Amino acid sequence: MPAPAVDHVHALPLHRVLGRLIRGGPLGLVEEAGRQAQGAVVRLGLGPFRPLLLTHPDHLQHVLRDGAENYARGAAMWNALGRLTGQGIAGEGPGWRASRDVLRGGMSSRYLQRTGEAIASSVEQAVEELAARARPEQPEDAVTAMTRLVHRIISPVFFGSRISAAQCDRLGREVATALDSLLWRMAMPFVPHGVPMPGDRAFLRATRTINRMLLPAIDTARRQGGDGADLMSGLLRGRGPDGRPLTDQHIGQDIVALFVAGSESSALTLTWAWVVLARHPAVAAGVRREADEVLAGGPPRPGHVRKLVFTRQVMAEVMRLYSMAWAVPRVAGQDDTIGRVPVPAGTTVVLSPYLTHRLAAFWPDPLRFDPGRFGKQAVRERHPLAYLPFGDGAHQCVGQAFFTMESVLVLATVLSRYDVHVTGDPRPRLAVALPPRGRVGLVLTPRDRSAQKILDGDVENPWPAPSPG
Ligand code: HEM
Repeated sequence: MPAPAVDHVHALPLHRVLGRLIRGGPLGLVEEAGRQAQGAVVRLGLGPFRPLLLTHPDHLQHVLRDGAENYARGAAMWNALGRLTGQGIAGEGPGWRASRDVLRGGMSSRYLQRTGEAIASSVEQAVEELAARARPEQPEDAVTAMTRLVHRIISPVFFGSRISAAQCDRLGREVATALDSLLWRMAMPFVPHGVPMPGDRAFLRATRTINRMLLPAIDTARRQGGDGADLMSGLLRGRGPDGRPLTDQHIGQDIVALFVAGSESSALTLTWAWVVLARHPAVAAGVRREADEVLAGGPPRPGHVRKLVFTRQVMAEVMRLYSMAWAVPRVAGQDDTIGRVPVPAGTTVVLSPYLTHRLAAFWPDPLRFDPGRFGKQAVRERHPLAYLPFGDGAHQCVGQAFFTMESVLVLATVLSRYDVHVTGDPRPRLAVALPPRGRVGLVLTPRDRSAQKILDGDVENPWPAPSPG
């Protein structure tokens, strides 16, 4: 679809923003803005803050690829986050470049080939721990269960054996607390840092605990020679823009940034995968069939990922509909034009993969779950920026290959061994990512090979037809 010919921006003034907020909540507001604009540029009237919402793939291509040098991070929201994640991988400029070089290499396909066996073995252990907890008499909260599972798998990748599983859980909790306590500052970025705000104390407490846990681990890694394959060792070998080693503070904040970027998004995406499979038993049956063929009753292996073609398509479709990156902000450095809309220097543009993934012109019947959309031919024929759950351009996710391996092996391992029961009525809720509204329960029982049962649930369809207008 060509970019819509917009001579003027599609405005969503404050009174309509509020009306939609009341009717559909924050996510309803975002969804309706996207539905009405269908790819046109939308100016959101949020009081003094009037960002442009971009969803059309041509516009995303302009911001993330063709004109990327004009669109840095640095949106006010990032300044608040910078108190937690620093100016390394979560920032811009030379500090970001130094971290990015290390982390991209540290999570590259070559690295995954070398460490794939260890990752697959972590997946198997994490799945068995999950099954031991998610029992019929006491369904596990799916988000908690998937968070724990993700921590088991990322902990050796981030820290080697320097941080125990329990410490990794604690670290994850403290990072989540620190992040939550920044929400006020992210929502009101114009308030100076010196002015006290709700959440400040919780933030300080959490960051102190995080430092108490991470700094000794960094010290241990340094004394061990810093030559491990884990990311913390990789960062110890990194060099800053001045050619000197990265400081402990830089490394610690990068690790926190990795948690922020990689832990919750992975856990929530896996949670939605179980919900979706419970709603689509035929798809679940297809994943199990493939797992039986490829794993053949054995443990997961890294080489299986390439062969689990349908499972990868299912995960891709889960990430289309439940794209954790619902808002990716950038700031225009100089005056520009997007479509035919003038973008003065200093304007915040908010890209929304979540909404781009719902544009009917690129995704016919967009709310229908259909892994077939990710067949080779269909992918080739689609606009390259119509699908970007991991972002695109200079800041594209460094954890993409890792998450693909992790998620595909988790689905295949669970379904080859267990029947899964999902309870709850989950619809996504707008937060930093998209957690389910309300509790989702998860029960795993050893697979009943005599029955047809695979995955069942008492979830309701969370995607009612969009309300007109
Ligand atoms: C479902 C899982 C994940 C999703 C949906 C996701 C999504 C994203 C997106 C959209 C971006 C781009 C942000 C931007 O352009 O500003 C990003 C960046 C990033 N992601 Fe992920 N991510 C996931 C998993 C992971 C994992 C597992 C890790 C690490 C182990 C990770 C580490 C990062 C880092 C470090 C960046 C920043 C890269 C940079 O700025 O250069 N992510 N991710």
